[in-house]
Amino acid sequence: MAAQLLDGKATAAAIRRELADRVAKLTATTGWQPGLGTVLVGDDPGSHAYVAGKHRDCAQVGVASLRRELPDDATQEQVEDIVDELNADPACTGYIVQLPLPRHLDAGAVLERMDPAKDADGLHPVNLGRLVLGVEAPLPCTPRGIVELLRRYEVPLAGARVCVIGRGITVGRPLGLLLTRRSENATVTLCHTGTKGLAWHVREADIVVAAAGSPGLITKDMLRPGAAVLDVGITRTDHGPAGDVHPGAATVAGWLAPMPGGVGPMTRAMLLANVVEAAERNANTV
Ligand SMILES: Nc1nc2c(c(=O)[nH]1)N[C@@H](CN(C=O)c1ccc(C(=O)N[C@@H](CCC(=O)O)C(=O)O)cc1)CN2
Repeated sequence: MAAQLLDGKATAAAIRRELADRVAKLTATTGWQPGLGTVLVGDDPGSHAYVAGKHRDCAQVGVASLRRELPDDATQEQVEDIVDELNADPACTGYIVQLPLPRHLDAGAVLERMDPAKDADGLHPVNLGRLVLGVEAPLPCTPRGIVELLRRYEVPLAGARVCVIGRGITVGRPLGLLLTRRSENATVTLCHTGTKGLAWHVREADIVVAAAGSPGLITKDMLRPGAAVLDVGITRTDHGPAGDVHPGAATVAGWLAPMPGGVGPMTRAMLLANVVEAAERNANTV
């Protein structure tokens, strides 16, 4: 039997409608409009497409857009000047620095310079630290999107064995922290390029999250029948974007979040959720 689709596109559209109602209410009661800033450096086509998508989403839910762009050869100082400017701009509720930055830039220093209260991506060291401590903070968008997608499709998480493949800061590392909170109560194995016996770890899992950036890495023979499989990998190939999960996996999995149409749209929706929540928090503190 084919896997049930974890439809991130439809779920994200539903979340945007919910957020649009909240923004309308907030703007009507306070007269403020939340604003999302984006900092985009360089000419990576994927990054340009993602940032454009984020601003289309803003327009749909009534969030103002603040777009900042720099060329590929921008200096660390130029990027940090924009960070300082957005930190100080009252029209900017929250913002993101689109990753990856060009290799000559120090992404860690840029993220650290952001005001943690305006970190719409939950990637500032203070906010990642809060996640470790279990203190409320904006959550990284892709991990939050994965948990929200599983929740809305009622995929059981409590006690589930989850195998996450990939240890990057935008997905794998924070996802392990999120899923092991008491509210989720999953048991996580975090695999990476140094993992021995990857297939064994995958086969043990009730839920598999593939975020390695290695096309077709997860094949149907590696999966426990009925497992939920979420494809987060995107690799540009001559034949178009490829995910980490081989298409044949759909015949063994119980649920499947494909690429495209699964986790990616949820990432964008969770960014808006982080901005709207920050705006609501601000409204309640003045
Ligand atoms: N500052 C950040 N940088 C990056 C993040 C992030 O969360 N914050 N994540 C990714 C890129 N990303 C958002 O920024 C992102 C990636 C993919 C999608 C998406 O909708 N993907 C589509 C497929 C699109 C394609 O073909 O490329 C899908 O899965 O349906 C949205 C957002 C790295 N950088």
